[in-house]
Amino acid sequence: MQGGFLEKAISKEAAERVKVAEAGKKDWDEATIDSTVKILQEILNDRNRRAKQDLERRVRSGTGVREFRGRCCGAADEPTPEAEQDIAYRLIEDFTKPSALREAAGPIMEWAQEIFGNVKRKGAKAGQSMDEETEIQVMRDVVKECLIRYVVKLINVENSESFAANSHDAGLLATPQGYTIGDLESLDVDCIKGLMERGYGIQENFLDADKTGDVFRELEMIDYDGKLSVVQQQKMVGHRSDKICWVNYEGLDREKQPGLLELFKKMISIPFELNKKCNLYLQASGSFQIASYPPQAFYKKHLDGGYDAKLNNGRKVTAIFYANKDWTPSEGGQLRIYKRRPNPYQLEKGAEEMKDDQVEDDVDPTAGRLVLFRSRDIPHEVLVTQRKRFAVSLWLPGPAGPGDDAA
Ligand SMILES: O=C(O)CCC(=O)C(=O)O
Ligand SMILES: [Fe+2]
Repeated sequence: MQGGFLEKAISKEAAERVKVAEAGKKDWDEATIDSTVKILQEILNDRNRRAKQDLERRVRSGTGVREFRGRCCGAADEPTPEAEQDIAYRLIEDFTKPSALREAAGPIMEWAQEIFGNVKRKGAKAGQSMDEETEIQVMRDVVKECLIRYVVKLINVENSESFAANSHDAGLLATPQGYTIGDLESLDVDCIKGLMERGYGIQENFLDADKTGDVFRELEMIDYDGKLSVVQQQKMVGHRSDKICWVNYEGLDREKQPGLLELFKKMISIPFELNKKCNLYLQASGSFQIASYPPQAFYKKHLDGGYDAKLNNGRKVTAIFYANKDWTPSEGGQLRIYKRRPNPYQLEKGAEEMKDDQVEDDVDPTAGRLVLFRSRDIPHEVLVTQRKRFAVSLWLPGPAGPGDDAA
């Protein structure tokens, strides 16, 4: 372990406190581990706990893709009693306490050092060198990313093990037995059947008109308050031009956001209901994306997930709710759904490979409408909208395989 690496990966003040191993020495003595744990804690809590919020979003949504750069407008600083009951919250606290970080310190820092070495080598090859300040920033970012990914991995392993053990407190898995808030009868038979067979289902009046009206006004307020921001990277490549933020149930204002409160509660129940009725092995999620598409905005054709290592971000089902009153087709902004791509499990069962994607449906983002689709199988896009358009999305993670061979 190179001493310089660690020292540069943290703030100057912290560096002074840290006595790291000699350059080149790979041994992890107690003192080095102690100081490393301090650094990791500092990174988790830095800048109003940004890294911890990032970690939470990835755990809840089962994804670590770049799209998750949006500003989170809902994170509470101190845990509420509900948060303490929450399994994701408990797992994150468990895996980031000092004793857990002690175990993880070695692998994380060695991983980070390797990545940083590669970054530097690539830069040198291209004739670029970093100044001291940039180098420190890059190291910090690399350590942070490795820390988050490592903890997400540990949590996922824990979660699937408790599921395999058939535990009722099965980590983040949406076990219907564990759901006590409602009756798990929010989805129509046709919507579920559509999701299972052609890969998508649509349901009208998922929320009644009054509550949907509340949702619309609350979304307008979030937008008006400047809480939404563009996904810079994706805007730069011309892939999408909406503005987003991430909000979770605990982050809602009970007085001022009754519509979203009702909507989130109902959407959170979706994986529990689907697991009860179709064995998709979905995980629970409480991390919502709120998106606003200003006039002329769009989101080009894409998949929300995938099967191979590169594309598999954990997402299995996408759920989107719209609150836009009296939408007419001439206003554009449709969710264009392409025909389901036969996945590896269907191909194994003899399904035919599809050469080109074919348009299957253009869905107006009409108030009260819920759309569910298979994140790994359904290519989709948002057509250019002429009028401001809101969407509330929830991604339900789940393993590839179970329920995927249905046709
Ligand atoms: O807003 C929609 O209808 C779809 C948005 C979308 O595809 C996404 O956010 O991944
Ligand atoms: Fe999408």
